[in-house]
Amino acid sequence: MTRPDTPLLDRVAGPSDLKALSDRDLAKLSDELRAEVISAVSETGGHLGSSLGVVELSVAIHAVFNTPMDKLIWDVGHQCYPHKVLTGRRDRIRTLRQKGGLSGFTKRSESAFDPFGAAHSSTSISAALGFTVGRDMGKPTGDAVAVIGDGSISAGMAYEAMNNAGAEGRRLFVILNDNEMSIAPPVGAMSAYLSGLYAGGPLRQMKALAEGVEAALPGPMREGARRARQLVMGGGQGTLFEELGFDYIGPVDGHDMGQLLAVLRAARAQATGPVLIHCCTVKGKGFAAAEGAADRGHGVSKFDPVTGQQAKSRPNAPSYTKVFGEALTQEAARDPDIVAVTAAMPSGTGVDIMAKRFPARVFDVGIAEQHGVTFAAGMAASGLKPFCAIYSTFLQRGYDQVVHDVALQGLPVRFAIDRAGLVGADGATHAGAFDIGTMATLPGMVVMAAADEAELVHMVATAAAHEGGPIAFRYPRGSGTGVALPERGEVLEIGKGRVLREGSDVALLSFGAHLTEAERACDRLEAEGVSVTLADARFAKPLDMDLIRRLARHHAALITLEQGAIGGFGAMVLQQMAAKGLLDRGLAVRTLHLPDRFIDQASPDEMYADAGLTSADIAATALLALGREARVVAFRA
Ligand SMILES: Cc1ncc(C[n+]2csc(CCOP(=O)(O)OP(=O)(O)O)c2C)c(N)n1
Ligand SMILES: CC(=O)[C@@H](O)[C@H](O)COP(=O)(O)O
Ligand SMILES: [Mg+2]
Repeated sequence: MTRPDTPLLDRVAGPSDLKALSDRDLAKLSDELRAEVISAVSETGGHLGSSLGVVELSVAIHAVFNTPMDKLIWDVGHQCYPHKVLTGRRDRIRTLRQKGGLSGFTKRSESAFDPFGAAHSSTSISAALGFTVGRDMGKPTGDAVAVIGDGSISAGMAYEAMNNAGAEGRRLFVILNDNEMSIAPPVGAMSAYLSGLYAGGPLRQMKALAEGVEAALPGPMREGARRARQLVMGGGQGTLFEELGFDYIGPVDGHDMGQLLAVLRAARAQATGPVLIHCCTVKGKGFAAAEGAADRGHGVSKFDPVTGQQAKSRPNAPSYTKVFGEALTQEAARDPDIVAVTAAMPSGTGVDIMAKRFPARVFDVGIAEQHGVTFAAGMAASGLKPFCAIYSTFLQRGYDQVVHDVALQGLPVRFAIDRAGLVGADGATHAGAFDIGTMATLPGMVVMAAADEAELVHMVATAAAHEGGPIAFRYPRGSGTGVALPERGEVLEIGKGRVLREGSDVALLSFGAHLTEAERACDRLEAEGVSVTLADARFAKPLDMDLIRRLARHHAALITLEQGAIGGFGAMVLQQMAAKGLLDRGLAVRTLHLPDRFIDQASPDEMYADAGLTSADIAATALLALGREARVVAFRA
């Protein structure tokens, strides 16, 4: 038998246990859940602030709806830690974001309570609408509930979904979790509009659902809601959401369990079409260090759960992001036409460094990569020199814009592609795996990758000087190699690589930041008596065919190396070599790249080991290509 003083959280094995708790106990459970999340994230690091903001909401939704039959879809999924604790994953919550542990996002393969995986924003309403159609066409699925943040609802995809959902008119619940924060303070007219609703006081507007919901509210709230509705609806004009065909309920205090339960229960009982419930929450709620931080504890490293003091890593080299931000600012100081675009990631991309000095020339467009790319294209067409700084994984969102609005029109947009390659704890959703292939296949696109942070400075200068069409350069997450940085970036000759070691047996042709690992592989090979040439290609497009021809002629084997997926640099090299007849002469060629599968979260080194891209793997590949199988054993051991 459970003792009455047993923590409520210990009595919750899954959401069905919430149904047995009183409303007062659900509020108490939220306090325990918040403490559990703080304690777990203090050990793992992760997206603390967003998770703390939805503790009451997570409890209330699971208490009112019938998950997993009802489909609860968290937008981005970075706020799902309380949900994971409530849905049978408490025993593994301290493995969050670690190798072999729980993902930091929702993931279909992890639990039936994660009906839709996420990590990129603004997909939840579309997916929820898909589930409602499934339900209405007889599939075994209940209601669909999408929870989307005020930052994520700024993206076009969310509006495409609401436009469609409003017209479909199907019963669907969208909960807007409005904490008036993205990673940075949110930007844009929509954010200002939501703030207006937020400021309007509790339960300001309701339409079709209004009377039913009001009737279900506790007495004092009911009166206030009715008065407010009459006041606001008197003029007949609804919120934007109502214009799109949704019933609007809100704003609701997302930390008041009584309000949340009343509104969700009433909405669940009454809704016949799409409903938007506007909840106001505080990012970082209940943990002073998070609530008081500029980013409200958006992404934290391990920390002291009492003081909130985060563990500091002390890298002995600056991050690529910082080097980019500073190099861009230097170029911007020399050239007033240089402007920068970020899609809601000013500090993540380092353009905040330029914004401090040239605020009028840095544009944060919100979570709107597609718009950001075309906006940059427009600026380029006007004669400006835009740097579009977007993480590799998020640039995927704007790919048609890269193709149609930039490349096809030959516009000189400079793409600064951060977080290229495997990124660690965020896992497969955030891996910058595909940009080499997708960018390099575009006619007229120049594609570079920085082997170290000094190279990055040169590539920023090269991009700034490049007027003839679009140009992209990629660089990884984290700190650089510690090389000395040049005073000023040098403009590189387009399509020319560099040779770092001269040898005669095997040539390693590296593209980008795996060069350090390639150097280690060279040391291993030389220790085995193999003579190695190491070259840094610098460009995937145009390729340095003179260099490749030389490497092909003077070595028995050629190995390409990149931190990217199949169909990238190696494929470009193979195609060009085939076209030039360089593969017809008995040369052994191998391409080393990410394997054709998604790689789960771990440290970047562990992920590259999983991918078969360690120095030992590279050296073994070289030996096998040279036909020296017997020596490989030493590396595999
Ligand atoms: C397409 C895409 N672009 C950028 C991001 C990076 N990102 C993750 S969370 C976030 C802010 C989201 O703000 P909001 O939806 O308000 O959630 P909150 O963190 O405030 O709870 C951003 C920009 C992303 N995940 N996906
Ligand atoms: C959830 C999300 O997409 C971001 O918060 C991301 O985790 C940031 O990654 P970095 O830590 O690499 O900036
Ligand atoms: Mg927010």
